[in-house]
Amino acid sequence: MRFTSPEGMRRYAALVKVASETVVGLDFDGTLSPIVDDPERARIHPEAPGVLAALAERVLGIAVVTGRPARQVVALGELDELGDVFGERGQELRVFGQYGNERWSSSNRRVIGPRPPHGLASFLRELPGILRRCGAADAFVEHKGLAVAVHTRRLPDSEEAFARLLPELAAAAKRHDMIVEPGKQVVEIRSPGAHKGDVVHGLARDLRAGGFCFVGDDLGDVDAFHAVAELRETGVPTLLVCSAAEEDGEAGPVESALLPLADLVVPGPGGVLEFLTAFAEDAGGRVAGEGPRIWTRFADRQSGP
Ligand SMILES: O=P(O)(O)OC[C@H]1O[C@H](O[C@H]2O[C@H](CO)[C@@H](O)[C@H](O)[C@H]2O)[C@H](O)[C@@H](O)[C@@H]1O
Repeated sequence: MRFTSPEGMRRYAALVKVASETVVGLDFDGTLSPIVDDPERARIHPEAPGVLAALAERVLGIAVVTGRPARQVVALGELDELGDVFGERGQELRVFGQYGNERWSSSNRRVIGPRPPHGLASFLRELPGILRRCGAADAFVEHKGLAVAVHTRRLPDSEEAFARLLPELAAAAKRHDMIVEPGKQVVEIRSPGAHKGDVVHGLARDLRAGGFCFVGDDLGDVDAFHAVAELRETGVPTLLVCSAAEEDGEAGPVESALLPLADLVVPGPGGVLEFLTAFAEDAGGRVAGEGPRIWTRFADRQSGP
């Protein structure tokens, strides 16, 4: 765990002061859930429900903001059960699926979302031919209802297959009035319009957030990071946290897009939970004369500003 600059540390200290007015937005895959080869086998980190329940006592709101379908992330994240915990305390757990196209909350438990984009069915008819032409016939195709994702992770030449597929899928998506959303060894084809940045602005507006923290790990989170930076420009205390897995390497696309915006970099979902725990502790109150406890928690890795 490292703050990227002294300014990042000051932003953390300022956010702690407004924790009770702060909204925390959390990506799912790579942030709350460790990356695994098979997307259907992804599960929330076992410590996440407890950490989120404790954090909810300290902040204004918590939202999971994901590219996954909302119903699926509720299942993989055991968010129905966590929603019960929130509900017993009069809190609300919010989920925004498919980049904000779908929403679910622990208060009503229904997924609200649009119909599939009109180009999806015709795109799907083209897809097998594109995969064959790109030498990626065995790529895993994830049907998401409103979108489709082509995963290269389990192909023997994952990175090369991704590079071959991206332009072909982008061109085909355009022919069907859709866009591509590249991610970690995945290219998603979805409707244009909604993105995670809209979710951030909507949450800040609807909840009248006096602070905003977003934690993400992938290219789909860049819009959210930009939206949080825009909030910061209006004087709202903010913190941007990048969950960086070892597989991301030093100079991958995620690093070049997300890291320059991040205030804090943590090592994967375990690091995210360590950070959220420290934030909840600091938000719970300081010992007189002492700085935020995050400085001492990570003293071996970094000293205060
Ligand atoms: O916005 P997110 O919550 O990060 O969702 C983005 C995509 O995540 C999933 O794929 C990623 O995680 C898989 C499981 O760990 C991994 O196998 C894959 O390589 C990653 O790209 C999910 O399958 C996609 O539908 C989401 O759009």
